[in-house]
This record gives sequence, structure tokens and C-alpha cells, in this order.
Amino acid sequence: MDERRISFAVKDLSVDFNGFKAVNGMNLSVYKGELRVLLGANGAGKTTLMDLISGRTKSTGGKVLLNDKEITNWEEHLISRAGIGRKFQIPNVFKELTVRQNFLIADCKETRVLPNIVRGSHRELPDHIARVVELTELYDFLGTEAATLSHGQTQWLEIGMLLVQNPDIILLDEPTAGMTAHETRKTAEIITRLKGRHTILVVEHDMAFVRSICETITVMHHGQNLAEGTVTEIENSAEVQAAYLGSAGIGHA
Ligand SMILES: Nc1ncnc2c1ncn2[C@@H]1O[C@H](COP(=O)(O)OP(=O)(O)OP(=O)(O)O)[C@@H](O)[C@H]1O
Repeated sequence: MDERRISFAVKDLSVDFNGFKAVNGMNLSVYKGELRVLLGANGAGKTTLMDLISGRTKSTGGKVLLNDKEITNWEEHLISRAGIGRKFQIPNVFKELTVRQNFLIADCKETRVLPNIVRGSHRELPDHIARVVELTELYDFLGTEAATLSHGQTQWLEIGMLLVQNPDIILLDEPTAGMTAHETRKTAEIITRLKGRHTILVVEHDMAFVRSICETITVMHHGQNLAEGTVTEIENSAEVQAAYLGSAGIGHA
């Protein structure tokens, strides 16, 4: 029996969009501190699964469990407060504010202090934010307007804004999309350093990136869990290869 503790799970999870089941009886269990990669061809249901786990979309069947507690169809902000953080494909930072102000806003639980942050205090950053600044290597850019950051830096800022809130679980949807090879390698380093401290589910197509970060892959197909295994097992699976027929092959949408 597997002794590891499950961080979150979905059981027979489904959503029906006017008769079309984008997620159709999905089962998945991710262990505490694990980094799990979610693969699947275009339209397999990966983003919709993240929408269901994070409460952005309401399911029409099945369950979502967080530490064995059912959180199915809770409101998005309550799921976030319960410890599930989400990063979308398109970065969502405050472009007209500096990197420092973005980090402080992410850390801020009370909206009434926002004006103080926007005016830009120069007090020292709290330790937990300083650690994230170090991890994302954005120290030299703290005073820079987010609008002028490179694509990679913007993605790291958004990952950092999530980390400042210290979620137990992090859902990342294609974090390396549009990145250069150098930026992709750096993202792999950042995510690898998060392993063990957070439970991470990451949708990713870049197989070099997947190989460098991941132990177990789950493959989704037609809204279901088609296969699970190591990178080698998944790459050699006839079932997975058949599911990718007609697409550019495993690792490509
Ligand atoms: N709100 C919605 N209403 C109707 N259909 C939807 C809705 N959201 C997603 N779909 C459909 O559900 C299917 C799964 O979409 P989803 O975005 O989850 O796939 P994906 O695996 O993330 O694909 P990709 O790799 O291209 O991002 C697609 O056919 C999509 O068109």
C-alpha cells in the first residue's frame, strides 16, 4: 500500500457544457509535496480540470477533495483561501505597478491598505516576500514597472505572487508557453525548488521541461485519466501514442 498522504484528489469528476462532457469521470490523486505533470492533446480537458479544482467552473458530477475534505463546487475565493493557488496561461499582474508593489499586493489580505502600497512605501520587504524575490531572481527589478518586464520575468512575477500567499497546492497552466529555451530552463529550476514544499499540478507540453522536473505524469484524454507513469513509461505507452494519433505527437497540443 502507498503510505504517502494525498494532498488533493478528484473522483469521477465531470462537467457537462450543454451536452458536451469536457471532463468526463476524471480520477486523480496527487500526493503531498509531489510535482505532477498533466499531459494531453489539444482539447483533452486539462484547463477545464484546473477550472473545476479551483472553483472557476462548477462540476456537474463527482467530487473534489482537499486533504480528504470535500470542496466540490465551493466558491473560487474560498478554495483559494483553503490553500489552492492557480496560475493561468496568460499572466495576470498589475502592469502599471512595480514588481515590489505587485508582490506587496499579492501579500495583502486587506483591501483598505492597498492605497498605501500603490503610493509605494520603501520599507524592507518581509522575509517571506524576500525569499520569493530571491527564488524568482527579480531583486534587480523590484523598482521596475511590470509592463516593461520580459515575458519570462512576467511569468516568474506571477508565480512569485502566488508563492507569497504560500498555498499548499499550486496549479500551473503551461508556465513555459512562449518562453525562450533559457527562460524555460530557469522556470524548471524555480519549479524544482518548490517540490516538497508545495504540491504542484502543472500542465505542460514541452517534453524537455517535463523530463527535467517531473516524476509522474498523468495523461488526460477525452476528459478522463488515460494513463499514469514515469516519463519513460508514458513515452513508450501504446495507449498514449494511440490517443495522440492525429496530433503532432506526445508533448504537442
Ligand atoms: N465553457 C465552455 N463551454 C463549452 N465548451 C468548453 C468550455 N470550456 C472548454 N470547452 C471545451 O472543452 C474541451 C476541453 O477544453 P480544455 O481547454 O479543457 O482542453 P485542454 O486540454 O486544456 O486543451 P489545450 O491543450 O488546447 O489548452 C474543448 O473541446 C473546449 O472547446
